[in-house]
Amino acid sequence: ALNQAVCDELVLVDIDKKRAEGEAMDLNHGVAFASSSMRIYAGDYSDCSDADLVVICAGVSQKPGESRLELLQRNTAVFQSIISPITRSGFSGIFLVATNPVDIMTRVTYELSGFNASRVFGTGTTLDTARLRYLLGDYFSVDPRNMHAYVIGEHGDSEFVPWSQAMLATKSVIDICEQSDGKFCLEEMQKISIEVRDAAQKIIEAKKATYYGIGMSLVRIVRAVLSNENSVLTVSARLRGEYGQKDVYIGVPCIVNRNGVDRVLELTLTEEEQQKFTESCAVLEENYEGLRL
Ligand SMILES: NC(=O)C1=CN([C@@H]2O[C@H](COP(=O)(O)OP(=O)(O)OC[C@H]3O[C@@H](n4cnc5c(N)ncnc54)[C@H](O)[C@@H]3O)[C@@H](O)[C@H]2O)C=CC1
Ligand SMILES: CC(=O)C(=O)O
Repeated sequence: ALNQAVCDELVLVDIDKKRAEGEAMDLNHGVAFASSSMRIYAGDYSDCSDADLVVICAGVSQKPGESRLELLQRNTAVFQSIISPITRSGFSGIFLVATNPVDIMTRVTYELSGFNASRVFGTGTTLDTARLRYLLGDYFSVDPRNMHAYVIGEHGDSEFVPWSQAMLATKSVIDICEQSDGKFCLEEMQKISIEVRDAAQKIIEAKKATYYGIGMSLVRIVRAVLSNENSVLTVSARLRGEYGQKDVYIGVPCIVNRNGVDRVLELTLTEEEQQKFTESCAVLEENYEGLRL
């Protein structure tokens, strides 16, 4: 956030106040080399009162071999201690959630805050989509920014890539495969989608946590909100009939602007892709139903 000058004031709130103070000090020592000045300090929930955005990334994270869904009950308890002091501060901005399992934690935030659904959303599959574009860019030897492909569904094991909607510029990757004389093929792209799905576990095994990718993803989303960009991002949004689903929070392409999730952009999925999406929703619904709020 500091490097990209995404905001003019950044307040760090953590149950471990000493850690927040240390992080603020460390960041402030980089301000002299940043492109613009920023006020950074460790604060408390009352500082949220006039914030435009509250980004929640507090809570426990996965150990090697642990799934995101296994964090659900512990992080719900964390959120029960966080959301109410934030709303009591008078905060009337936008909640952006990163804590895992992010789709369900976003729904918990929606329920606990009582905010309008458009103003509560999660990082969803933004990071997975960034991982996918990076790997596809490498596979096709093109700039990842020209790969228009999405990971949708749960930010977790049931996520998937709807290949029917994946384009290099405006050309379908399925057509590219069919016309490439075997140079490119769907089997290799399936391997890429598995690599994307399993990326977090691989990084956690290697260095205990993932942070650069999610940091960049969060800043990208924050910029879309604060600059009122109307950008398409695969955030976790509450569905209201799209894809035949209601109430569930899940990663889908959405138009993001100063209102938060302005609207869900409904893709035209094949029957098989729709089936995968329905199954992913069922995983999230089942886990949410098992939760005591
Ligand atoms: N959505 C995504 O794509 C990603 C999500 N994550 C998730 O973000 C979360 C945080 O991960 P890390 O930053 O690696 O963990 P971390 O352990 O470095 O940071 C978590 C912080 O939360 C604080 N905390 C814990 N309980 C709290 C409470 N009740 N009130 C206030 N603060 C509290 C801790 O003191 C700690 O400083 C995890 O759930 C992780 O799975 C991480 C990477 C990507
Ligand atoms: C930790 C996590 O959810 C990720 O890096 O995808």
